[in-house]
Amino acid sequence: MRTEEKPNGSTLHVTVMGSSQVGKSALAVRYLTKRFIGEYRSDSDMLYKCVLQLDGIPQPVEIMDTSASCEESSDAHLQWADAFVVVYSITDKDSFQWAASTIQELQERRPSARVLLLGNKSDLGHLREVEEVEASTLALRYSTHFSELSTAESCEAVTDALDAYLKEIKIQRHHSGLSSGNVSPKQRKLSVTRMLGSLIGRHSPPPQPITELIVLDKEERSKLVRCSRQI
Ligand SMILES: Nc1nc2c(ncn2[C@@H]2O[C@H](COP(=O)(O)OP(=O)(O)OP(=O)(O)O)[C@@H](O)[C@H]2O)c(=O)[nH]1
Repeated sequence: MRTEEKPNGSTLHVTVMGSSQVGKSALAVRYLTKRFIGEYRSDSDMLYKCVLQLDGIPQPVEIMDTSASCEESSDAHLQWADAFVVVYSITDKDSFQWAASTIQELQERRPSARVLLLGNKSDLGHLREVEEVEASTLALRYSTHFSELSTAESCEAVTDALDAYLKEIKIQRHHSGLSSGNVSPKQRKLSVTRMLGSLIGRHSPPPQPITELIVLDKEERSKLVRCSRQI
């Protein structure tokens, strides 16, 4: 960021949701670091704080990568987010059913929130269990955005889908004057450097846009507890 550029407006809060093993962590890390992480396991929610360039304007963004092992979404989570990215795997019909019921729940509990439905793992077409038309029909029914993509194969597709979505959320929020709730997290010690080491490899350069990584364990999840170390 050039020194004269100031972050524009308040922070955009994005929650990435989806059932187990659909590629939520891979997607979030791909978007923020441009790298694909083959294996990454966690039973905690992760919160990434970063400043993204949207149309050349710095925009503070917080992305919560929810863990499928955590319990059902709390009200705090639903109120915290401005935007919801719901991920399923095209190779897993159950994950699509999970996505469909989550979108329905979001419509009931956060009717003004915009949702992005992503069908991940499009590189595994030979294992496909969810047809693209099923997902686009669902998206049409609930007026959500929809893309099929492969986090593994296309960084560009991930960037295009999420950039376009975040730009729209930003505009929508500007027009409606809406913003996410102010959930005030408390501080907790954690080796962020070590966490990122497990994400991107110990000898890789640090990812540019992430300024802070926050781990939310099961007990503290609803309070959005944050760790204090800056990267
Ligand atoms: N072939 C393929 N595999 C992918 C893709 N995206 C993620 N994966 C793999 O899918 C598996 C699960 O990815 P994760 O990112 O850990 O999935 P998750 O949804 O965060 O999983 P939970 O931690 O269980 O909630 C890993 O083995 C990834 O390498 C993709 O686009 N194509």
